[in-house]
Amino acid sequence: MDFFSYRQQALFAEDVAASSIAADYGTPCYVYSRAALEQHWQAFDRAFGAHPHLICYAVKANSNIALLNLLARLGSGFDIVSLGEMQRVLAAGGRPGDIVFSGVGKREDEILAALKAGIRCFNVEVSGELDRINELAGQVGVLAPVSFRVNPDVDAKTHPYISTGLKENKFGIDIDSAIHEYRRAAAMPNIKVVGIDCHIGSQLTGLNPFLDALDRVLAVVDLLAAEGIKLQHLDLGGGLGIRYRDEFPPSPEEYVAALLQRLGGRDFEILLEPGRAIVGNAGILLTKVEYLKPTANKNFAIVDAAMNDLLRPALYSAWQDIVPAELADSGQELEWDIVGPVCETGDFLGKGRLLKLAPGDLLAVRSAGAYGFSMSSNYNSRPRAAEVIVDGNSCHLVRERETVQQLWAGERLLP
Ligand SMILES: Cc1ncc(COP(=O)(O)O)c(C=O)c1O
Ligand SMILES: N[C@@H](CCCC[NH3+])C(=O)O
Repeated sequence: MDFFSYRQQALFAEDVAASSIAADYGTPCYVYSRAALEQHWQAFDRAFGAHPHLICYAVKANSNIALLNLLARLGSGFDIVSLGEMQRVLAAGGRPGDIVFSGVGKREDEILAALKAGIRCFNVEVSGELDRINELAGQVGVLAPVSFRVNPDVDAKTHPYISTGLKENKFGIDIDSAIHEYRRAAAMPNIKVVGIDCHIGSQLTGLNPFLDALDRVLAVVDLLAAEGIKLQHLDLGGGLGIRYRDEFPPSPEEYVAALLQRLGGRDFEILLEPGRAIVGNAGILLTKVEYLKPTANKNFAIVDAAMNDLLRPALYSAWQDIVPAELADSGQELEWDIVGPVCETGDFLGKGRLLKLAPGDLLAVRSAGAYGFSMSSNYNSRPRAAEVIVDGNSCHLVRERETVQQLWAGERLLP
């Protein structure tokens, strides 16, 4: 299979047939490439050269433990947004000191657990969170490392549901109030101010919004320095886009070079939180055609994957490439709507795709490594798909397909 390529250009030498994966693990099945995953992470890491940096992979994009473990082995840090994600990272061998904790609504138990684990820092998103962390750190008897996520009011020019850096979005602290919050933090007994952070959105395909945000963050950093509040790191979040269709986002090398240039001589450690750009094009969703249903108006190909497995097309009208997973030359080329078995009209993986199809054919939905399995659900009581990692010419099951019994574990009848 050659579906795992950075920006869908380079090819990888994976040598495992889709039909053998389907026979061994069933479909639908998420298939990830170790080589692609590692190459994408290393592209960010190497782009910094000698400049101090830490690539904190955004766990929400794909939280499979084997995948997190491969990144931990490379030396990755991790950006988490919940206790569940922290526990996954620790189970995968991630170092607590390389974890940054983002998220708009951190609960007390989550903050306590992160303080006890000794994470690298909290990205504080709301004023009350600072007070809560200070109080809990006092109870535990530690100094809590804190960075503020500022909202720079920059238009990321992406889908409105995944744009996070505008004043009207719920994320981060208004950049104009940031100085006030830093002053408060600097005066608190159990807080250590270590950094500044922003994240303006996801699937950004141009450099300018990132650079505008950086300029605004740097203006705050300079004001803080003038007051004697010196920061150790600057975290620019994630958001670098990938090629799904005809987008040409900057490469990690271009992106990092532009950031470093904009930093001038400032020698802060830079943190990034990329998710999609590392794992998006390192994964596909393998699915089988169950039935063909040509009608007077449309041709439907009903496959065994559905919106519960891959929500992006239904949620954002996202376009993901769908290609035959093996060279099958059956039938006539027609336009097909590729739909799942779920009882929703929005349950489609792609519309109007020109394909030659026959029942039993295997299809690959490309660019499915990010926000694929991690956003999957059990809607319609469908067990979640298996996940496998292809490593050279071997294939490893890294998460079994759920059983139907697992779906109702914990449910109870009334007495
Ligand atoms: C705080 C934060 N960091 C990092 C990411 C990762 O974003 P992406 O997958 O677009 O790189 C997100 C998601 O948008 C996020 O909310
Ligand atoms: N889930 C989104 C990205 C959200 C990013 C999280 N802040 C997607 O599939 O594109």
